[in-house]
Amino acid sequence: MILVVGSKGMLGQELMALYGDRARGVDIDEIDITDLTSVQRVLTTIKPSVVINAAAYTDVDGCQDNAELALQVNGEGVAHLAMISKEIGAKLVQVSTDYIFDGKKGTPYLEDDLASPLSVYGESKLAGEMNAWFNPNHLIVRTQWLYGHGGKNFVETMLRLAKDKKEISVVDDQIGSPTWTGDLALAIKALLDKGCEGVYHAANAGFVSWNGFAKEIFRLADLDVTVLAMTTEELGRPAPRPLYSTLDCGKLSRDTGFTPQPWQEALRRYLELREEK
Ligand SMILES: NC(=O)C1=CN([C@@H]2O[C@H](COP(=O)(O)OP(=O)(O)OC[C@H]3O[C@@H](n4cnc5c(N)ncnc54)[C@H](OP(=O)(O)O)[C@@H]3O)[C@@H](O)[C@H]2O)C=CC1
Ligand SMILES: Cc1cn([C@H]2C[C@H](O)[C@@H](COP(=O)(O)OP(=O)(O)O[C@H]3O[C@@H](C)C(=O)[C@@H](O)[C@H]3O)O2)c(=O)[nH]c1=O
Repeated sequence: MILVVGSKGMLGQELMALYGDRARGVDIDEIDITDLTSVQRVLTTIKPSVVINAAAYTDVDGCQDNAELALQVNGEGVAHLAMISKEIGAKLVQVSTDYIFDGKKGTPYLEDDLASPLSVYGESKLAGEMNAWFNPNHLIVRTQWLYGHGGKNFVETMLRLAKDKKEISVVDDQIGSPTWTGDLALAIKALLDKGCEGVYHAANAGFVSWNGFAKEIFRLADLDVTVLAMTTEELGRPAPRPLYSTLDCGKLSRDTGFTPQPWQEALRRYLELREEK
C-alpha cells in the first residue's frame, strides 16, 4: 500500500488518481506532519510500504514572512515522516524544488550540484531533503513550476486574470521548466517501479521564462491578451527567486527509461483535459 501524504494538494490529487486503489491518501484533516504523535498514529495504523510526501507549505512569499511555520512543515515534518517510515520499514519519497538552488549556475542543475537557497521556502525545503535522510530508504524528487488540476498555480492564475484584463505584466528574467503534475506523477511511479533511491530531477523537457509561459498559455487557450515584460526587481515580491533554475533530468531518463514530454505538449494536454472537465 502506498500512502500519499498531502493527498488533497495539487500533486497529491494527481498521485491518488494515478494509483487508484493501490493508494490511501491523508491530508491535514487526518495527519499533521508537524506533530510526531500524529505521524506515528497514522503510519503505524495504515502500515504502508511506501510513503509519498506531497504535503508542504508552498506559498513562497508566505514562507518568507512565516519562517518558523515553513521550517516546521517543510523541514521538521519530513523528519517525522522519515523517522516513522524507517521504524515501520517503509520507503519515503520526498518531493522537493528547484528553489533550493540560487539560479546562478547558468546551465541545467544536476542532482549533486551545490544547493544554495535564496528564500525561506527554499531553505525549508532543503532542510526537508536533509531530514529525509533519517530514513536511509528514501527517494528525493526535485521538480519545478508545477501546475495541475485542483491547485493554485500559474496557469490557473493567468486564465483567471485574463477574464478581466487585456494586458498582463509578467517577469521575463526567470527561466525554468513548467511541469504538469500528470507527468510528475508518472515520473515518481517510474522511479518507484524501478526501485530507485537517492536524488532525482523530474520536470517537463525544455525551458522558458514565466513571460514566455504566459504567452503560450494564452496562445493555446485562444485568448487575446497582451503579455508585457517586466523584471523580477520591478515586480518586487517578498521572496527572492532563482533566475535560472532548469533541472537536468538525464538521470531520470537513464535509470527509468521515462522522459517527460516537452513543456509545450504537456501544457496543451492539460488545457484539453481542463476543457473536458
Ligand atoms: N507547486 C509548485 O510549483 C511546486 C511544488 N513543489 C513541491 O511539490 C510538493 C507538492 O506541491 P503542491 O501539490 O503544489 O502542494 P499544495 O500546496 O497544492 O498541497 C500541499 C498539501 O499539503 C497540505 N498540508 C500543509 N501543511 C500540512 C501539514 N502540516 N500536515 C499535513 N498536510 C499539510 C496542504 O493542506 P492545506 O492546503 O490545507 O494547507 C495541501 O493539501 C511539495 O513538496 C512542494 O514543495 C516543488 C516544485 C514546484
Ligand atoms: C501572477 C503573476 C506572477 N508573476 C511572477 C511572479 C513569480 O516570479 C512568477 C511565478 O509566480 P507564482 O507565484 O505563480 O510562482 P512561485 O510561487 O514563484 O512558484 C514556485 O512555487 C514553488 C512552490 C516552487 O517550488 C517553484 O518551483 C515555483 O513553482 O511569475 C508575474 O510576473 N506577473 C503576474 O501577474
